[in-house]
Amino acid sequence: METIRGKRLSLLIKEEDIKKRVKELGREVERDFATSKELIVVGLLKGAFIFMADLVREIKLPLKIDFLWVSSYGQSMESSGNIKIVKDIDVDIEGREVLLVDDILDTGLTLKEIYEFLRIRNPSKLKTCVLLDKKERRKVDFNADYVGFEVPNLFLVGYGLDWGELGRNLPGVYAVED
Ligand SMILES: O=P(O)(O)OC[C@H]1O[C@H](OP(=O)(O)OP(=O)(O)O)[C@H](O)[C@@H]1O
Ligand SMILES: Nc1nc2[nH]cnc2c(=O)[nH]1
Repeated sequence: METIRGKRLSLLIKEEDIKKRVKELGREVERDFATSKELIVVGLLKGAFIFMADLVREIKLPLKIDFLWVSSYGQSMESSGNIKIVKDIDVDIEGREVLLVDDILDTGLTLKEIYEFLRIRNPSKLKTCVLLDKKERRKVDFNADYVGFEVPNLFLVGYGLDWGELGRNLPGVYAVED
């Protein structure tokens, strides 16, 4: 039984199921970006680092990677919708085809703001991919183009997602039990 700080974790998505779904997402991205000469894959740190590492290895197209480090002000389990860019991407995306990758879409506040932050730089194509979508929590009108799994309204850890910075290294996705 996995625990973090004495709280029990219950397995929601097994490592093998993530692996299978990431492969499928890779095929979907390949199909939609088939004519791309050089795809730019942008991950949001920190949460996206594991998903992005697995996803890019399933996209058999010429691509470059970059990361945008964003943090939301405040330490609660809830996104505050007050986003700070800790580190911008280094690559110029004007006229380029871009795939924005994150671990989870929850209220939508983070991805909606970052999508707009990149869109105004005029990429020729900008799509979004998330492993997890907690649809019922959405506060703004935003959906990703590629979604791994729709998940219930539970606080999740593992596969890049943290609870107070712990748990990112768990190979599956777990719900923190009450
Ligand atoms: O849809 P939202 O409600 O905005 O929530 C989603 C965001 O929250 C998490 O990031 P977090 O701020 O926990 O930082 P992290 O990436 O370092 O884990 C996650 O990685 C998403 O970026
Ligand atoms: N770790 C973690 N971060 C989140 N950010 C938004 N939703 C979640 C969640 O369920 N778990």
